[in-house]
Amino acid sequence: MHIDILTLFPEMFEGVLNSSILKRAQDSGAFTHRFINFRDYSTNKHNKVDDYPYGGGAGLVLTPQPMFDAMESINPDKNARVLLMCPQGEPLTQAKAEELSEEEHLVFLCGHYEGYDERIREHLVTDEISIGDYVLTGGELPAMVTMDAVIRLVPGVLGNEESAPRDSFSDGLLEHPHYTRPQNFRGMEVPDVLTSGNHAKIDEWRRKESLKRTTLRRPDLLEKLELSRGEKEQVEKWKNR
Ligand SMILES: C[S@@+](CC[C@H](N)C(=O)[O-])C[C@H]1O[C@@H](n2cnc3c(N)ncnc32)[C@H](O)[C@@H]1O
Repeated sequence: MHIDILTLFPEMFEGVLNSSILKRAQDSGAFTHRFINFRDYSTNKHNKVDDYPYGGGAGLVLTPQPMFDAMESINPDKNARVLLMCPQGEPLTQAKAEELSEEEHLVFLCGHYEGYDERIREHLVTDEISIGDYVLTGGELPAMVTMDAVIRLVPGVLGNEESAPRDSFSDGLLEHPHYTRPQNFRGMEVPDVLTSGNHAKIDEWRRKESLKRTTLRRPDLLEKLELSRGEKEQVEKWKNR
């Protein structure tokens, strides 16, 4: 996968891309990336990239020219996904991250200030992504969040011990609780089933705990799931407690 990142602040990405699993993923060739500072493409004599909004109002708006020229310099082929970071966009979900992890070329557009000239949104972009219902100062953190969620799903990036398929949201549920050594910590015991060696029972316990956790914390997720009759009855009991 190749990722182009259009940003005014490439230095913000340093720590995230050069640490831990994302660093390892780059070293192994799972993805490459390039920064394009669209200020370098500004034809304004002071390299300005923003201007006052037509109609008045507070804040500055990113002008179309630097972004359009920067995109033309990349010249992405028609299959590239061009992702505009935007609080008004489609909420980032695990399903969206899975979809994007199958792409060969992603382009991130990171805004700043009051927002973008609408023509950027209308003519350069394939997807608008929001990382939540709150407003940040710029699109760099949302781009890093999206990149992290996507890259860890690229085949080969996670080792066996870090595998993604059981993570929360992958099967529509929150993940079950985890325990590790010691079996007894300050009098707090690990549930017996997990040390029983009975894998069928362990899977059953994990499914039930996932379902319980999802019912209690994120009942909205259950609406999209097909549950067995027994599971539905169990869910109703937890809800009515
Ligand atoms: C201050 S925000 C602009 C918000 C805009 N005026 C609005 O109300 O929708 C500046 C930039 O930060 C990024 N941004 C802020 N919050 C975001 C979020 N929740 N998800 C994705 N991008 C966000 C976008 O790139 C946005 O253009």
